[in-house]
Amino acid sequence: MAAITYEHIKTCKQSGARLGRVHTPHGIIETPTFMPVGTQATVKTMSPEELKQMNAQIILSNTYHLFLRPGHEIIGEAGGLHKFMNWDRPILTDSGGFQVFSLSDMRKITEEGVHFRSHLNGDKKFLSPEVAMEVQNALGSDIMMAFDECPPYPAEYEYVKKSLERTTRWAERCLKSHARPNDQGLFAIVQGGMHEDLRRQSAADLTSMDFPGYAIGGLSVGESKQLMYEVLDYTVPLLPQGKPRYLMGVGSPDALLEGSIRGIDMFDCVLPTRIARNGTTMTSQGRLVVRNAQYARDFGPLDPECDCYTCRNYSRAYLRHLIKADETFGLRLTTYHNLHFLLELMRKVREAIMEDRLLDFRDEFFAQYGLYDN
Ligand SMILES: Cc1cccc2c(=O)nc(N)[nH]c12
Ligand SMILES: [Zn+2]
Repeated sequence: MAAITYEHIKTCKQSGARLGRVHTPHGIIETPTFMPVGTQATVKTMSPEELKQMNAQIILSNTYHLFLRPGHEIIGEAGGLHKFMNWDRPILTDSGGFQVFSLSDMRKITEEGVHFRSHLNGDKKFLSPEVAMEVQNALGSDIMMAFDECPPYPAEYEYVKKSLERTTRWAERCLKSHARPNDQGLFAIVQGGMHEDLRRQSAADLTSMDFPGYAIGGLSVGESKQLMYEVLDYTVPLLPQGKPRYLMGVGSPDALLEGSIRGIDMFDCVLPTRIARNGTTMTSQGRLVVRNAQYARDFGPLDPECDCYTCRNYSRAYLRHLIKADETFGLRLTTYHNLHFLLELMRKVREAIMEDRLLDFRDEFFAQYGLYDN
């Protein structure tokens, strides 16, 4: 029995987007879905109960961070990540390659793997396909990501080509060293930068190896939204219809809509939780920086169209006060709202696909809520 299977429910007649279900050992995920990011075994400031209240179906955690601290051995001894963090729904873990490049310095990339210094204490560390698999097998995540290199953007054509070819060899090594294929699904990550021929090469190599799901990596790395959509237009059709498609690192409202329209099933992004911590919120009237002075005497809800815990019980004035006073409760309230906002947006996307009107919904959303700048 495969650990991860995809069930196609229907395709939107108006947009080509698809409604699906991803079956995992810890439950079923209705897609398209947004996955809150819990890098260090917690979605910052949220409890598992609060995540369930807002209908988070699956959350992310990260090999790089947990490998460095507390160490995958400890989490393995605790019975795995689900037990360690008291989350009994699906978990997806990224493989660590991306974080090595975005967080650590003194790194050296070789065919074998990546040598780097921990961003925490400078200790010398090594990650490879085999180590990334050992860590994720110990964490027990339902969906694991193959160890890849996300090329910098922009990058020379030749570098991107060499890099994707190594990522393909690394993916093969991940498959070979997967210790628990019946309990954990391993997704490959398609690379190739912004070059159609290289994306074709990467997709062809990886889909010939039969993974239970495929991610599109190497995007949301500083390119324009338009360029990202162009790459999606020719990359998504290269992926098998019968398997989940995951666009990594993408999560602003407009990108979630445009990605869903192009056939993406799964999204993740730190944006909603990260901007919440400096008092920036996503509301039905667009972005609202609740720490701004203009809200000092605004006793209305953060978002009049939102029925989340924050919007039902607290005013903009109170939120502004908490954020200005650096009160942790303020960060919790803005985080709760931002996550609820995106999870609710994806529920409306699934509803629009069911009713064959996702393009209409996108146009209504942009007309009423305004284009988000990120
Ligand atoms: C988190 C993330 C964002 C964006 C891109 C990537 C990528 O290419 N590869 C990995 N493993 N992770 C990514
Ligand atoms: Zn709200």
